[in-house]
Amino acid sequence: MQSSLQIKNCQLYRQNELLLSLNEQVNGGEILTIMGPSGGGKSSLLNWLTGTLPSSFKANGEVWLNGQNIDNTPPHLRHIGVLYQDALLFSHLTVAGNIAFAMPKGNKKQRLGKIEHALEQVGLKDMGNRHPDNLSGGQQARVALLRMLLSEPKAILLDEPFSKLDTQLRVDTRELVFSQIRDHKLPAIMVTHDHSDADAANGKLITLSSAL
Ligand SMILES: Nc1ncnc2c1ncn2[C@@H]1O[C@H](COP(=O)(O)OP(=O)(O)OP(=O)(O)O)[C@@H](O)[C@H]1O
Repeated sequence: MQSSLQIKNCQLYRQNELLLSLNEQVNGGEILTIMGPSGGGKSSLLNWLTGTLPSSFKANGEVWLNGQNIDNTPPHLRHIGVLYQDALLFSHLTVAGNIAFAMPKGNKKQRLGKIEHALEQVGLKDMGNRHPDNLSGGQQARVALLRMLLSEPKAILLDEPFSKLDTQLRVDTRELVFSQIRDHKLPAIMVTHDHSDADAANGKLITLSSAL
């Protein structure tokens, strides 16, 4: 079965004010881009999808992942991976420790092997024992990507994940993230303010109307 993330008749409110209405399906390997004014509710929509909407918001509608309704599934069991504009790595853990933290439990040697292989694939060979504070912004972004991917998510949300990277790094990191989404055939939703992100995603673009 093809993987998919479905938003069925979502209406998102903040203190009784309607922020947005959405009815969308994203299939595996596709990236849905959401743009729109600051304060329009984009990040809150992603919070709703992950089951972490603050209580000052209310939402109607349903979330379906791979044909299953997950409205009552707790956040940590939804298997939705998120990348933010900050890498949000744990500074007290090594690079490998950061990635291992999010991985399913299992054979230690196999897990380490997977981490080493993944690091090598993104140009971070032998960096597993480094600490995040000693990495460049671009390297940190790649570690955050690997931590998210190796957690084996069923869908991916991107909340302006490239906005802190400079131009070339932005293009390279974006290509890496998008190619992983396509290779793993995962449904993805990206929130961005940058039209070049939307162009590169090469999928459906939704522009929310102005915030009131
Ligand atoms: N925890 C919260 N409690 C109450 N209101 C909040 C909370 N977080 C955000 N808001 C408000 O809710 C509205 C929607 O915020 P949200 O962050 O979802 O918008 P956004 O479209 O992602 O904006 P941006 O493009 O600036 O990131 C804004 O008016 C914001 O100030």
